[in-house]
Amino acid sequence: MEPVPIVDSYVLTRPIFRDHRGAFSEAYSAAKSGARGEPNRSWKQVSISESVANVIRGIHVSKYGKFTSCLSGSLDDYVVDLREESPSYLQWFCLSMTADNGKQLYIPPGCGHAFLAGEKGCTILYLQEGTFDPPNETDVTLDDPVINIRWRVPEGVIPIISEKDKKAPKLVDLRPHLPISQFRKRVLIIGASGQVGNALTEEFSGYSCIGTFNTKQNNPCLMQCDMFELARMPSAAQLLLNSVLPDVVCICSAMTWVEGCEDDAIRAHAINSTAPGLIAAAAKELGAKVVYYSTDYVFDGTAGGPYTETDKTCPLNVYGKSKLEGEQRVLDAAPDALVLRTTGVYGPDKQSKNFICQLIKATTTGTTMKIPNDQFGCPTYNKDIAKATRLLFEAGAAGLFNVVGPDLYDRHAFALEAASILGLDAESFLAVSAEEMKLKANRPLKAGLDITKLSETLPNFKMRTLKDALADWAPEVNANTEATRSAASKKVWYAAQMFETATERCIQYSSVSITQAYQSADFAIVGGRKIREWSE
Ligand SMILES: Cc1cn([C@H]2C[C@H](O)[C@@H](COP(=O)(O)OP(=O)(O)O[C@H]3O[C@@H](C)C(=O)[C@@H](O)[C@H]3O)O2)c(=O)[nH]c1=O
Repeated sequence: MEPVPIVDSYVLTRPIFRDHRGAFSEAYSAAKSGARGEPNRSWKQVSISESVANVIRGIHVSKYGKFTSCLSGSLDDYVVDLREESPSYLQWFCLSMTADNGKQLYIPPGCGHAFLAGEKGCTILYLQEGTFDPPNETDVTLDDPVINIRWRVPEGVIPIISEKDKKAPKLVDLRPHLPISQFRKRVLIIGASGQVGNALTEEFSGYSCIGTFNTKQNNPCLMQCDMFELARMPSAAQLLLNSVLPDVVCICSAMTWVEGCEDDAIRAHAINSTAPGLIAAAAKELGAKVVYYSTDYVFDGTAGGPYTETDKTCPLNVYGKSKLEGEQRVLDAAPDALVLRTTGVYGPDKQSKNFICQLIKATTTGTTMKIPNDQFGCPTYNKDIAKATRLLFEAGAAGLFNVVGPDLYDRHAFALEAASILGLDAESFLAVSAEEMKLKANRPLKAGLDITKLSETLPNFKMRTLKDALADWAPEVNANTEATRSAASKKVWYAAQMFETATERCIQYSSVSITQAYQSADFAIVGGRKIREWSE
């Protein structure tokens, strides 16, 4: 069962047994549904619908669930969430179905259903949890601006639509209290559970946003997308893009763990270069704009930053090399893409991974944190990256742009400034040289980026200074820190248990340092029991 970004909806692929006589497959089996991860259904009606090429039917909303299978030809099958209480309200998803691919789509009660028959038409089998009930069936117009389904009708073809469907009302006419009424473009955010992806989801709230996650699904509407897998299966990028049909794709998912990249260059290149290149190619085919996020680690720091977009690159480590290659692959596949270089990103982060989150963690747990004082960069507020992205997209900009905060800080000064604004105790910050950090990957010491081009392109927009950005973020940080402090004694005890677990991990995986193990440990073993971090 593949979950889709519509809550309660799912896709199944039924096995098709073929031999010299033809083929056999089960459209549904009560005996196997459990093993397939599918809830047991009691079907009340079985319907067959045949359509010639380029017929569009829908958007039809029933009070019962439906399960579609393609028996001949092909179609783009759509599920649209029209349940006002649903977290995926107004979201839609498209499944490309053929008689051969065995795909099946469950449309939950209250969701809209529509499809476009392919070039040879299609025959569909519907299993329905209820019987046809005209007074309780609702129709919504196929070109509703708020839903904004993207129909892949071949150029020059006028789709065939029933008179009933042509007269269907707009959603806003059925629901005058609709939260939005304007036409919405569609944004696909790859890596929406990360700190940039999350900020993008908020910034693009006037758009129809759909996001992916890899390991942390912090929102039930996110779709799973593993960039490493995607890099190995070139058709996966097309499948993803064809199911979302976006107007713009933001690629913020990346392998950003610089030390880890050094250890696994193949993985780093797959995630940071190959996968973005494939996504950009699939996006270009659909006519969608691509935004790729890169880094100031594409420079070596010897000439000294802040660097401009035209300065010569020379990455010192695997991470920087993989991102530079990613930039090139994206621009080769989609020359009108936006490539945004950034660095030192901080701000609200559900995964609490960024530098400031680490400072907060260190001060609340009393852990000494070594911070280099000879490595310079430009701290960047994630909300500003998101805003710059939207404005650049709306301005029709293309090519390379530096998108960073306006100040140049060394890491230790950055930590001290953040501590003073956020009221953190900076005692646990220990200033060291980058060399003393004894890290595997070389880093540019004097990097940072120049944002003249961004300021000239968006004259009314300003990237915030660290001071202004932290003033914006501080109320949220302080509320969280207060909650953390109020459980302080329990946490100190818990931190000790975490430390023990981390130590064990270090022994188990000798390549992992204690700091890494501690930071990545999201549980502790207490008295033989596994306990989630801070949750008990
Ligand atoms: C849907 C349906 C239609 N009919 C009749 C009514 C009408 O005379 C004729 C054609 O009906 P429609 O034009 O509504 O058929 P169609 O546009 O294909 O309707 C279907 O669209 C897709 C998108 C769905 O999701 C289905 O549930 C169903 O609503 O078939 C039934 O007898 N039973 C049924 O279950």
